[in-house]
Amino acid sequence: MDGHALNMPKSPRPEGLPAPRSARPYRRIAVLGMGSWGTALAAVAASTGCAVRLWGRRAALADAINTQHRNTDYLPDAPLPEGIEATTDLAYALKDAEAVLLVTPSRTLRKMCNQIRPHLPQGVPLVLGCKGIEQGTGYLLSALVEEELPGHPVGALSGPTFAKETVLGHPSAATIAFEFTYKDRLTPQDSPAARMSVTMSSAAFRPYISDDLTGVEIGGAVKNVIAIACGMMTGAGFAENTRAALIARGMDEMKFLAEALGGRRETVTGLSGAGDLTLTCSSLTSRNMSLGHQLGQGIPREQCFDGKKVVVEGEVNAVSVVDLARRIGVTMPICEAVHAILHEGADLSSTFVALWSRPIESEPRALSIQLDHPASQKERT
Ligand SMILES: NC(=O)C1=CN([C@@H]2O[C@H](COP(=O)(O)OP(=O)(O)OC[C@H]3O[C@@H](n4cnc5c(N)ncnc54)[C@H](OP(=O)(O)O)[C@@H]3O)[C@@H](O)[C@H]2O)C=CC1
Ligand SMILES: O=C(CO)COP(=O)(O)O
Repeated sequence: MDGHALNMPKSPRPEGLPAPRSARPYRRIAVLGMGSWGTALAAVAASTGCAVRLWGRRAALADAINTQHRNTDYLPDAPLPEGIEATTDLAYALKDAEAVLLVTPSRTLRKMCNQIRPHLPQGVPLVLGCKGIEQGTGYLLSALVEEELPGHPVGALSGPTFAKETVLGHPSAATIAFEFTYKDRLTPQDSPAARMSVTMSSAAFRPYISDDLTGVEIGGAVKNVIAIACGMMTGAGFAENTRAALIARGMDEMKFLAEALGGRRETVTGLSGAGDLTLTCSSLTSRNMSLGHQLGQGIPREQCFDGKKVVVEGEVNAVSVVDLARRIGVTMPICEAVHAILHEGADLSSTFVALWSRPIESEPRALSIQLDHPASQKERT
């Protein structure tokens, strides 16, 4: 058999056609972004036998990766496998690549697309490793990439995966989503979702395949905002009940946004939604949870992370998520609360008190019941 054995998802298929069983892995991979997640994904791909070119903008770090086989700045404790070549030359990184992983912070993605356009091999699949929604346009990152780089299949790899655990080979799972058609499903050798999944499948890294790119992307973008809320609450001294409530209600916000944009609710209950939400909202390893925690303890924003610049996607994405939700009429009270505290100077405790005293609603939302909350009525009288 050519490539790894592969069981495709059980989805309706025209009668009489054989189930696809195999897919050809990509063998030459470019990973753009030499930070923690780009390096971890490069390590996963290299561990399956791929030749990986890992691009970043700092020559000293590229040299350290090539000579010491460690990312000395971002993941100093993790030895990297053979097969990763770090470079600062974009044209070289992309030359002959069969698949490209985009793993710089979401706010740099449009610029990144412009930089890579002249060097991209024709039709090469582009896989998002970053998580977010673009500010201003409200575009999912896949839509941004499709606009800037037409003619390439665009997908996302997303799930509950801390880079520092993935790179050390702790068993991890993620979802690889591309929108694909029946035709794609029936020609597995050519489907980017299938090919990318076998490419990234190792003893420790287990990708699942999805065709709900919207649902997967919404999970990755919204979970970071909810993780900031969880961090704020724990930092402010609230306990586990509060965190669990935020996770469950945060998932409801995710579901509604995903569905309003054409994604599926069940995707939100999978790895890229519930899985990543649970991980990110449960550990101070998460930069999003950690930022919230420090703010909840009363540490001023500029002193968080000891004043170091750290990528916190939920901070910028609180703006884009809330803007998008307002534009399309989806109510996201937890994201609104985080947005108000981070970007409108709202007081943390009174914002959370107000969140808990909102009108009483039904669960699920579909029943559309709203009752005045006694606490908020008392405030009015
Ligand atoms: N870390 C994790 O566990 C996971 C992260 N992600 C997502 O991956 C994305 C990247 O995060 P992560 O790798 O963790 O972040 P890091 O902070 O570890 O690394 C960021 C990387 O992006 C580079 N970068 C920053 N700004 C620019 C720019 N303007 N142009 C080009 N490169 C730039 C940095 O380069 P330099 O060093 O030169 O500043 C660095 O290589 C985020 O969207 C994050 O949500 C997803 C899953 C897991
Ligand atoms: O996305 C992540 C894990 O899946 C990483 O989360 P943080 O960016 O909050 O560290």
